[in-house]
Amino acid sequence: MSSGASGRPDQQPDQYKGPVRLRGRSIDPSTTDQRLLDSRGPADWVHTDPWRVLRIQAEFVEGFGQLSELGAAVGVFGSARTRPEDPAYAQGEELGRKLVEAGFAVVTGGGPGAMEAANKGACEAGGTSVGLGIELPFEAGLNDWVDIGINFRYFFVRKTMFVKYSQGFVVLPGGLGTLDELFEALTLVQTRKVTRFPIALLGVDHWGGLLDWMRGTLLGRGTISAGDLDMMTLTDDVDEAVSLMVDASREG
Ligand SMILES: C/C(=C\CNc1ncnc2c1ncn2[C@@H]1O[C@H](COP(=O)(O)O)[C@@H](O)[C@H]1O)CO
Repeated sequence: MSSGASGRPDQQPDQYKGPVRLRGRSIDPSTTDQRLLDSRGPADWVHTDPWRVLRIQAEFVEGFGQLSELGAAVGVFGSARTRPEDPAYAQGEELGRKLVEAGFAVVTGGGPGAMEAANKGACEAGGTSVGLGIELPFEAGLNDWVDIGINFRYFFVRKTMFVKYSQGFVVLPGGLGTLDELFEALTLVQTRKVTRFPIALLGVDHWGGLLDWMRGTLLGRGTISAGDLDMMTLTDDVDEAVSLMVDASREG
């Protein structure tokens, strides 16, 4: 109750809403709980950007909360379309297994194809097999070999998780999604947003032409530096890719 020395007449008791104190005509006759539970108004607000910001925040909170104690991890990218009979699938399994044997958790996009292969290898080797899935217009779901799975609505939140919790990347043959992930990693290193990421391209046949073009056209025209090409190691040898990750994690 307030009746201060300034002579303000008696009025209703002060109202507190968290850190806010309200008096007089500013007092709200309803409580926060009432407004939450009684509201039956239009639901347009769920489609507004401020509300989306909260969903985005929630996705970051879930991701950070789930992955913060993952330990050393390597991200594996590669085609969603790689069939189990494709030699790249067996290579993905071998990679997943050997990364686990080297002490890493394996983080993939959690989808089919090369992602499934790497998760399978990691899981069968008794390691931590992570899938960072993405909501897509068609139902895809996490593959059966993912032990820790998070399905993201937002691509950029998922990408943050890949980059934050992986100490390096191995890139199996892939298409547009794989190229997007590879070039994001390269750009982050080039712009020093992250200081070092070892990046192994597995599959000389698949990736050789891209590197030739980058060397010939991009470096030739001066749109990249020679050092930018040194960020990637091209190999067919799974052991070499794993050693690259191990050496970098010892140095780092
Ligand atoms: C195409 C099909 C399913 C797609 N499901 C995916 N689930 C999770 N992550 C995916 C999916 N598709 C692409 N990705 C990400 O991009 C990379 C592969 O893309 P690409 O275009 O196939 O090279 C991969 O590393 C994922 O992170 C049904 O077959």
